Amino acid sequence: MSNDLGSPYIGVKPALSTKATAGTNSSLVEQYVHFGYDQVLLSITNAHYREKSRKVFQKAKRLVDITIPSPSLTDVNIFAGPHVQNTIGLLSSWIELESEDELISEFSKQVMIKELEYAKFIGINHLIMAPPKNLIKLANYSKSVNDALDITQTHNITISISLPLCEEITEDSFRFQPIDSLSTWDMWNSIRTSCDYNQRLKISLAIPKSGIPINVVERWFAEPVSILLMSSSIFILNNKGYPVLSKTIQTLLHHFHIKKPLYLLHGLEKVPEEVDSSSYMKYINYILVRNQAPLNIIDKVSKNHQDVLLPPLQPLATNLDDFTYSIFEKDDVKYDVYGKAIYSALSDLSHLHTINIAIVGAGKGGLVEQVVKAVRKLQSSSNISITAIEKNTSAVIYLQKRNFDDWNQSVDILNIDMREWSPKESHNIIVSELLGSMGCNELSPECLEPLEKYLDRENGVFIPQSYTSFIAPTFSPKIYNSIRSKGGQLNFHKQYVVKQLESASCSTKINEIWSYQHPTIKERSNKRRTISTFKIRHKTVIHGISGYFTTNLYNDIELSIKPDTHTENLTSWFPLFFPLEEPLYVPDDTELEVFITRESSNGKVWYEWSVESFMYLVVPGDNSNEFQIRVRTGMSKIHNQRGKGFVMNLNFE
Ligand SMILES: C[S@@+](CC[C@H](N)C(=O)[O-])C[C@H]1O[C@@H](n2cnc3c(N)ncnc32)[C@H](O)[C@@H]1O
Repeated sequence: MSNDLGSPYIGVKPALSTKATAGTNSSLVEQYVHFGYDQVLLSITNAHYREKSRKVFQKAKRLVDITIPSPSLTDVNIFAGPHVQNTIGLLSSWIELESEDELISEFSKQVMIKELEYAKFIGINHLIMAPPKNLIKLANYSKSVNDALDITQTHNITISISLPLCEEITEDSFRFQPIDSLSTWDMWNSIRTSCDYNQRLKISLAIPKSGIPINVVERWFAEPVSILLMSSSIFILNNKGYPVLSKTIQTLLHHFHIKKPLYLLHGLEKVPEEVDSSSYMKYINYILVRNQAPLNIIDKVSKNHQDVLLPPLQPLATNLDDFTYSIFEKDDVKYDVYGKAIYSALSDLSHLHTINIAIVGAGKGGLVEQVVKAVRKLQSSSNISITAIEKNTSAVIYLQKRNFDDWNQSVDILNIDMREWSPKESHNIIVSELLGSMGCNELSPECLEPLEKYLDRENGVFIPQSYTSFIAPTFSPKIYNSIRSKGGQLNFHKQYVVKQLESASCSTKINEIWSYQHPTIKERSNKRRTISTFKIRHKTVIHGISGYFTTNLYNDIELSIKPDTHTENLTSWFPLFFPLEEPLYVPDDTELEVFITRESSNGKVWYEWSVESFMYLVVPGDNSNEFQIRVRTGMSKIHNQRGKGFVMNLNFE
């Protein structure tokens, strides 16, 4: 039985016998693959090589003296051959790349280079590297990782640093000093930043037995974790003697499964004799295939679009094609909720003798259909007129066909720009869907404003009546890297529509920034500007700002893509992302100010954005008083100044 995500990839680190040779290891890998494992982890070199290198080190007195020999036949654990595609290489952990002693550092670097050269020769494509022993002094270690990435570039080898998910929480750790649950993430972030976000640098994350803070899991989820390291010691034996995992670890595996990591089992040689070691692999398969919940509708629809950057649509400046309209039409939820709002508004106006309804920006008629249905359902005695307005000439042909086939020619279809419409009579219901992921980013305010004069002020309503934009600072190294790989800094001055998977919100709050109402209550320009403040509790990196919207269609009938109030199964909109050209690192307890504006000039509308971070310091004052000062700790440039990267056009292109 399979599920939406398929079977897990499972790997194993065998305990090699003292008689193991590269030759016997080739058959060992083949045997494990035959048992059903996808990958086998083997050290590149063995204990002979360690001993040989140690002797050279002991003889060397000065930096210039040391030359580590290349491994020979008896020093390696892996030969070239077809089994290498199922082999992950482990670089020696007995070296100290982080050492500040020049001789040790040089020795370690030479061993690493010898192993990398051999890994390249045999065709290994994934290597695991041990972490530094010191969390604080990372410069030497980061330089070695950078060198390793450089040396393996020609062979496109992934280098995965093994790291614990967090420092282990023991009773003692609490007693002496507070545990920083993000310390290992912080170390990783420092190394990855030094290596300039190299896309071949990944993480092999070791899952602890217990004490897994949820914010730390969310942080790692957004990182390039290629392997989950699972020691046999994190399993417990149930009363039938089978290994099982705690609920917390099961939830973690279910959560990570969509990232398709390799689940790498190790320490199986230590399990009690009566336990069949293959039951660990079978159990992981069981929980990730049989017990994995199916994807929800939104994840299913976006399965192939997760973290893919899409340019925002410009339905005013360009003409959408049939394919794009057909994607809109797949979202029954949007049309159902609109249908409810239209019916409710129509019922409230049913005492009128005449009811004029317009659908502006009718597209291929999804909302016209909802209006026709509502009118039929209401069976009102009023005279009801329906007008559909659409500027896309090709879509109008489709509307004409539907009018003939489905609506009994009851709809007046006008092929014009709605801003040029001048009806003879006032209208009671004006329905539109000109909303982007931030609400106002498909120019709904500018399109609807000229129509307000045709709304019957006493008995008239716009659907939607209002829409509100929200923002949240976001951690997403993956999106940052995707934008970088497009080449050119201007790409950081555009906004993107992205269904975010590997990202995490940096604050618990999502802030409202501005709203539009139709008809407007008091004359106001469509420009907006705001400074929005967020408390950031845990250290993180801000890669950009995510934008969302909610809309009030009629009375309390709403649609929302704001994560905490998201309309169930609504798939028409993914969030907007405003990137930062330089990621901004912020420590614990930071206050972040996001400055965002909606500007317009010369027939163009655009957003500009920037961020600033602050910390509060407690400083001693007079008379043993203390007071707090707010210190600016970081800031970004203003992005998309005067629309240099991306504008929304008010005119047809
Ligand atoms: C997001 S689509 C919605 C289509 C349809 N109402 C639906 O929900 O299936 C917006 C539509 O508005 C049209 N549109 C945008 N601005 C317009 C304008 N100023 N005048 C007329 N049509 C416009 C676009 O061509 C597009 O068909």
